[in-house]
Amino acid sequence: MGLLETIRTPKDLATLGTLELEQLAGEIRSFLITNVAQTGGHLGPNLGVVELTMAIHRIFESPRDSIVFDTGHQSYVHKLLTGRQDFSTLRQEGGLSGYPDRGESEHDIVESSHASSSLSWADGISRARQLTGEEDRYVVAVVGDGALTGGMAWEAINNIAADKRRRVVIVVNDNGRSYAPTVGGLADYLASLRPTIDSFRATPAYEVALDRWKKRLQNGGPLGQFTYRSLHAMKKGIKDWWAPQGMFEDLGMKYIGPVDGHNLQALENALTTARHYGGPVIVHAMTEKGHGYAPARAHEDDQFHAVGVIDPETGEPTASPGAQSWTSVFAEEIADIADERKDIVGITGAMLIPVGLHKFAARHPERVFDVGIAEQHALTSAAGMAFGGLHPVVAVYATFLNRAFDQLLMDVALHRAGVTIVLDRAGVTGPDGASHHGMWDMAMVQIVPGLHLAAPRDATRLREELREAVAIGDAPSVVRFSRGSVGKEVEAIERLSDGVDVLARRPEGSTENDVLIVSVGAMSELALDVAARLGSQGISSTVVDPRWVLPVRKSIIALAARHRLVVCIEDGVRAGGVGSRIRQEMRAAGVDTALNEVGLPVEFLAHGTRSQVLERVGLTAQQITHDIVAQVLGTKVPFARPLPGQAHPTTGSLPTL
Ligand SMILES: Cc1ncc(C[n+]2csc(CCOP(=O)(O)OP(=O)(O)O)c2C)c(N)n1
Ligand SMILES: CC(=O)[C@@H](O)[C@H](O)COP(=O)(O)O
Ligand SMILES: [Mg+2]
Repeated sequence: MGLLETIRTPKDLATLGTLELEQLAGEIRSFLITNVAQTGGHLGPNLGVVELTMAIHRIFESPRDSIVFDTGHQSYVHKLLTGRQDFSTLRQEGGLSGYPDRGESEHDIVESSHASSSLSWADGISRARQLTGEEDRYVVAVVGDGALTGGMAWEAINNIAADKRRRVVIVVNDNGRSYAPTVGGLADYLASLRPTIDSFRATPAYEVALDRWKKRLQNGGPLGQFTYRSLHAMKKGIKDWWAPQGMFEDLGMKYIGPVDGHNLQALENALTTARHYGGPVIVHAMTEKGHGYAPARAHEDDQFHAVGVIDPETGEPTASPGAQSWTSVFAEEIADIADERKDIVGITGAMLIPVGLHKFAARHPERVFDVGIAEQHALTSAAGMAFGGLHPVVAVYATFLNRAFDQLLMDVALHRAGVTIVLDRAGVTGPDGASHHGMWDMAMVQIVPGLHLAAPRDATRLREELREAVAIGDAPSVVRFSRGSVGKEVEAIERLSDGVDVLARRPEGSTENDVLIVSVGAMSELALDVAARLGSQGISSTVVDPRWVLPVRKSIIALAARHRLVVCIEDGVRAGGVGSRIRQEMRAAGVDTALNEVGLPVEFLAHGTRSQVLERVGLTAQQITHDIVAQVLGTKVPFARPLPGQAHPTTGSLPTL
């Protein structure tokens, strides 16, 4: 039995000696490599915080002290030390979450994977501790160098630093990268601190001694004052030259570090100093993503930020690459478009490769900007670029657009800026859980005046709609597509004059045209499956793909008027989604056909595979068909016109069609 199995709570760490702690770190590292290789997950980030997490749990007393992880993808070691050592179900339906989860442990606090929020959490928790007479309980926030490029982090630091009594310990986990090396002035600044700086400066005893010495010098007549001024100038010179005056210290935060983030003793010394300091303090730990695992260290792109199932020996994926991904289709097309148009520029929030701007960047490095984890800045900067005559393409995961809604509304749309926002990972994503599903974007953007929203159903339509989007120069255009492999090509049988594609029509000779199925984006195969199932039950249908779901095309409204029921199927929240918008437009046009919004519930959906989550919420052909049949045949809901030969459910008279 190894040491790791003996650790049931962080308290069990207290009895371990130096050699045992080293052994435990090694066991944890082996455990992570062996287990995450089997399930997939954030292997690199967690290998980088083994010693850091152990030291934090030895110096602070979770859950009495609150430990908050920024983004949360690096909390596997924390889970191992807090009683969760079965990683066989990691990120799987019903299994261990890949992020902190209050339902799993009292030691977990922040479940969201959206970066740069941990310091605001720490600010709030520490204010609460002050007001509830528990100011002696510490809040420890573990924040990455990448997350520190997000503006929220600095809003929080402003607030935390303002109150010297706050027992907030900000542990900067500085591995020099988000996925790729972190960009921006802060990153360079942090890196410049890498030369070893001793941490004794932060001890209160040092502060007291220094103050007493300063006063004596200043009061010691002309010689004393001359000596004080000379020494002060020398100290400033040294710091400005050798150890730049910490921006944190300028903000009023005590700074400790940089500390070797893989040296347990050094970490414990720094954290102990921070704990005794009794006020807001930054501990700057220098770590390495993928530390101790050669394949990760060698993987330059992202040092195994997130891996699928891999061979633990080599780090190579065990599964052969599947069908082409949506991201790769976008990556190729945007690079071609950039070749053709010099005004096209790309913007990423520290995710160049994950969002597919890497090919564009390789061909035109001067026209792709990585702004750090700063989606709000990305959108407004894009509005500025558009004002300057460029056409920016901002590529983000759909869920992260949530953070930049006001910038989309009031900087891009209000100024009618020709900015294209490409939302990857739109709809149910799966293993990253509730905060990662791209399920709010369509409901969110449908209230933005003038915005154009496209939801391509396959690779051909993605290429087509992306080109149509970048041709819109006087309004925001959004193109959204799913995570993973692009579906099969679905050809239209007809394209209507306003660009709507008809994918299936009622069977020849059929007299009734019951159901109009509006298929949004990647739902086309599902929609056609529903149509076929309905047909086998005597209910005919028309299936259309709007391609551009906003503004709502007139042909959709005209078709709705000629059907008994409209069913809009979308991979997004149904409340306020595309279906809701079509309903509003139908009503405005005086069309009172019944409409069902079929989509995702307004709920936080736990992790699983994409298909498991879709099944869980009933976004399957079987469930959708069942509901339509029950409705049409069971006449649960009166329709504009009943089936031929069937008495109108409310008037009783037989219809004439
Ligand atoms: C608002 C937001 N944008 C983008 C992401 C995607 N993302 C997940 S982890 C990560 C990099 C985080 O870098 P860092 O904070 O340095 O942590 P590390 O992975 O290096 O430990 C990014 C960009 C996110 N989680 N949240
Ligand atoms: C934590 C985070 O936001 C990302 O690392 C995310 O886990 C990646 O998701 P994909 O696997 O969809 O790229
Ligand atoms: Mg980092």
